[in-house]
Amino acid sequence: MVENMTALGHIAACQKEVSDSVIHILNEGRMCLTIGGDHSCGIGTIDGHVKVKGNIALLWVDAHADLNTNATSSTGNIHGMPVALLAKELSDYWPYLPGMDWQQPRLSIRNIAYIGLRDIDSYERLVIDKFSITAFGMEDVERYGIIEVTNMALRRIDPNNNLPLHVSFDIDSLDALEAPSTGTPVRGGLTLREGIQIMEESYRTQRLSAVDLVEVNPRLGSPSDVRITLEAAKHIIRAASGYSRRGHSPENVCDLPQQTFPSVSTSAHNSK
Ligand SMILES: NC(=[NH2+])NCCC[C@H](N)C(=O)O
Repeated sequence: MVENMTALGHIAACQKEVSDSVIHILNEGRMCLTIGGDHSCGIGTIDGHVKVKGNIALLWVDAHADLNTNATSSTGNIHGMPVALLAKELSDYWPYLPGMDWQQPRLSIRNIAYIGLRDIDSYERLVIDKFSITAFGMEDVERYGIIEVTNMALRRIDPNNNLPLHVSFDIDSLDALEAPSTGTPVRGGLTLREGIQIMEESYRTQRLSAVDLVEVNPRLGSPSDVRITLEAAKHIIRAASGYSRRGHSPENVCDLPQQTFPSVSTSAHNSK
């Protein structure tokens, strides 16, 4: 048994299936949307994405860095560890993990960027600094604005603009007032509009090939909390699918339906 990793056996088996499903969908040339579940889902989705596309760029949109190992985590929750499991540079910091042989850390830290951070554990801070991980916290969003932050992040993780893009979106990146039904809410977060803008910018790259929307938990909070959180999640997913807030004209149509005025002989007015 591995110390300080709750439900490792269950998560390992489940994430193997998630990875296989992502591989199947991407191999059919489709974009892959995964709805969590907690953020341990990212272990499977990103593993599958990397297995199909090789090198990818990853935007991790989250209040938390999810960068603990079992040796640094204060909770033992695996949803606080996925990025550390995925990063090549951190592979030596893990013990052997039974059931996880299918997953090799294949992603370079150079291709990972965070947006929305505001609740970072001390060892996570150490890792971010030690490996110079691209990390935009809420203070950067305030300083530069979300569109600039998103584009700076994209340029850092994909300087040549040619990598397939994965956005792993934790609903707790949004302010707790915008998305209350989640396990580890943190105030002072992104507005829903900023979350939508991250997705719109990501979609605009034309290389967005996989999206995770995780940590929505309808068992938490009041019915109104649940409704607000689900609505927020739907807006994020719509933006990731190319929905534009400017609206969309109907396809292959360039005019409104023409309507003809009834001719005089058939009109009710003249028929008596
Ligand atoms: N996916 C999440 N909600 N992660 C929260 C992680 C919280 C804390 N840093 C931990 O490691 O347990």
